Amino acid sequence: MATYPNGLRGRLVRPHEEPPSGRHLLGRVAFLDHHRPPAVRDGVADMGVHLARDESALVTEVWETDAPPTSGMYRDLVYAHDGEYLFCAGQIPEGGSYREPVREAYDAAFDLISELGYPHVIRIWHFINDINRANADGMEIYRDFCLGRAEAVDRRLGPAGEMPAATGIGSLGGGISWYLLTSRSGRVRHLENPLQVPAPSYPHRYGPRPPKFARATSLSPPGLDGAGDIFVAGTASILGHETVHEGDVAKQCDVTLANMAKVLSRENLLAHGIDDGRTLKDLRLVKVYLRHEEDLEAVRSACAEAFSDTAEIVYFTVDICRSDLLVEIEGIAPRPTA
Ligand SMILES: O=C(O)C1=C[C@@H](O)[C@H](O)C=C1
Ligand SMILES: CC(=O)C(=O)O
Repeated sequence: MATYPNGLRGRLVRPHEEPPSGRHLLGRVAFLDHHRPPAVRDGVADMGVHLARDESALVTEVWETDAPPTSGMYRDLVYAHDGEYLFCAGQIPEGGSYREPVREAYDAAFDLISELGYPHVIRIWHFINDINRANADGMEIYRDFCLGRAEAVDRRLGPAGEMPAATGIGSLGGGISWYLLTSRSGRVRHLENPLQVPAPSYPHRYGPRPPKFARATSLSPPGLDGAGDIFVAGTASILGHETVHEGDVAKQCDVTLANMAKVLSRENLLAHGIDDGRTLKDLRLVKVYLRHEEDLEAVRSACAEAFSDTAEIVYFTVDICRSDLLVEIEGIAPRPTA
């Protein structure tokens, strides 16, 4: 049984399921067969991401907290905050080049975070339509996105500025949809994986500016020394900085799962000064992204064996940030009860 000492909890709600009750809805992200612009809907900060190819993939991710939130619009962003946590979501329209609009979107998010006073960024998700296609200048859209993000992070946090666990994955439309969670007073620690080169240190062969994200981020409420929830970034079959097992989805799953297990391991948490350890069986709110629908059975079978049978797992068939990657997985490991 997991606990949520932080008071922040994410849940996946299927169509026709009872929405969560008894707690406050900080933010809502619906994974749909179309995109829905960020707005306050029924009093909830809300956005729809075009990620579902059919009804079976329709699901809504809700973020619940213990305190009633205040929601609103800030420039083009929708947000809600409850005194300890901030949810913020935005959408960058389809365009010929994303470098500048991504920089502006990150600037707006950093301004909002600063104005409301929630400085500790916990986790960011980006869903990028046509992620592997070339933009109007012939640059792969994912690299174009990374360029704008790196410039914004450099300017706001400095070249060594630490960014949290993230996901940067394809979508089925709607330009770039993104959302993030930040904390006012929680302790946030960004973790790396010894089996992988930190993404910000990737060589230039992957693009003019590297991705800016950590392999995982631990969030502890004030006063808790150990790790609270551990947010694991989108993880794939990359060792060092190279993709391994091109063309072999089963082996890419194995390496992906081994990377996730390593970043959660006691050995790795201790190396980051955290006296704790988690396993794949602790993960919940697992999102699995696969490039080809025909790989679903193989990926499902690997995930069924790796994760707990109580883990909520959703599968999306979308492009992945490197064209030689066939699968990517993310999840959250809540602090286990004693
Ligand atoms: O660019 C990112 O933020 C990112 C890309 C993928 O490596 C994976 O989704 C994790 C993060
Ligand atoms: C998943 C991925 O692309 C990365 O770790 O860089």
